[in-house]
Amino acid sequence: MTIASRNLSWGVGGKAILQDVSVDIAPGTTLGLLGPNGSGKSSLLRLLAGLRRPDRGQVTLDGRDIARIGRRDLARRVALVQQHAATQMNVTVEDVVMLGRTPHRAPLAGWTAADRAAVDRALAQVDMTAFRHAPWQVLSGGERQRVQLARALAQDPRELFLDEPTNHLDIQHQLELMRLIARLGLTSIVALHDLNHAAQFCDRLLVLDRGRVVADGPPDQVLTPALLAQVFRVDCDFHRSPDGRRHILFR
Ligand SMILES: Nc1ncnc2c1ncn2[C@@H]1O[C@H](COP(=O)(O)OP(=O)(O)OP(=O)(O)O)[C@@H](O)[C@H]1O
Repeated sequence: MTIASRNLSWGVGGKAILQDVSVDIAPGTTLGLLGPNGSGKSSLLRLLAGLRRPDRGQVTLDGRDIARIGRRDLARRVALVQQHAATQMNVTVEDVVMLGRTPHRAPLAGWTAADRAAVDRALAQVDMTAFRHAPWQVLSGGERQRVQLARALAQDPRELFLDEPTNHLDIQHQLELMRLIARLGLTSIVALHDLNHAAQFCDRLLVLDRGRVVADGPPDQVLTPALLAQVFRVDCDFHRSPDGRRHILFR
C-alpha cells in the first residue's frame, strides 16, 4: 500500500464535487484516472497529493494520515504535475527543473553532485537536455509540459500525480511520455482523456462520474461498451491490439 483514500468527500459552496471516493493503490501501479470534463479528476489528484484537505474522509500514505505529514517530507515523496503550472517567466529550463530538488536540499546549501545528476537524468528522460539553457518564455506548450514533468522527476518522488500530462504534446511525445510513466516503476496516478492511452499504458483504471467512482479495475474489465455509453455517452467497438490490449474504435 502507498496512497489510499477512505470515503473522501470535498465540495465548494455547498456543491458536492467528490463523494465517498475510496481507493487503495499498490506500489508501482500506473493508475489511470478517467471521467468526463468536470467529473472531479483534478480535484481528486489535489486531495490525494495533500494539496487540499477533504471535508470528510482521509488520505493516507503508507498508512499515515497525509494531513499529519510535514510539507517538506511530503515533497520528498510525492510530486504533482498540474495542468497549468504557474512558473516565473525570467528563468531557464534548468532553473525550473532545479526547483524539483528544493525539498532535498539543506537550507543555504549549494547544489550537490546528486542534485545535478537528478536534474541531468530528468531532462534526459523527457528529451529536453538540448533546451537546458533556454529561457522558459520561448518554449512551446508541449515543451513546457515536458519541463514540468522533468521538475517532478528531479524531485525523486515515489508517488507521481499527473493531470492530463499529454495535453499539448505531439503524438511522438505523447507515446514517449506514457511509456516513460509506465516504466518508471513509481506509483503514478494519471488523469487522462485518451481512453486508448489508458488501455495501453495503465495497470488499473478508476472512472469518475459526477464526483463518484463508477468503475475501478484492470482496463479490460473497466473499458466496456456499456460503461463508455453510460459515462462518456459514446458508442464504440473494441479491437485487440497485437500486445493483447483493448483498442477502442469510436462510432
Ligand atoms: N475551487 C473550486 N471552486 C469552485 N468549483 C470548483 C473548484 N474546483 C473545482 N470545481 C468544480 O468542480 C468540478 C470538478 O472539477 P475538476 O477540475 O476536478 O474536474 P476534471 O474532471 O478534472 O475536469 P476536466 O476534465 O475538465 O479537467 C467542476 O464542475 C469544477 O467547476
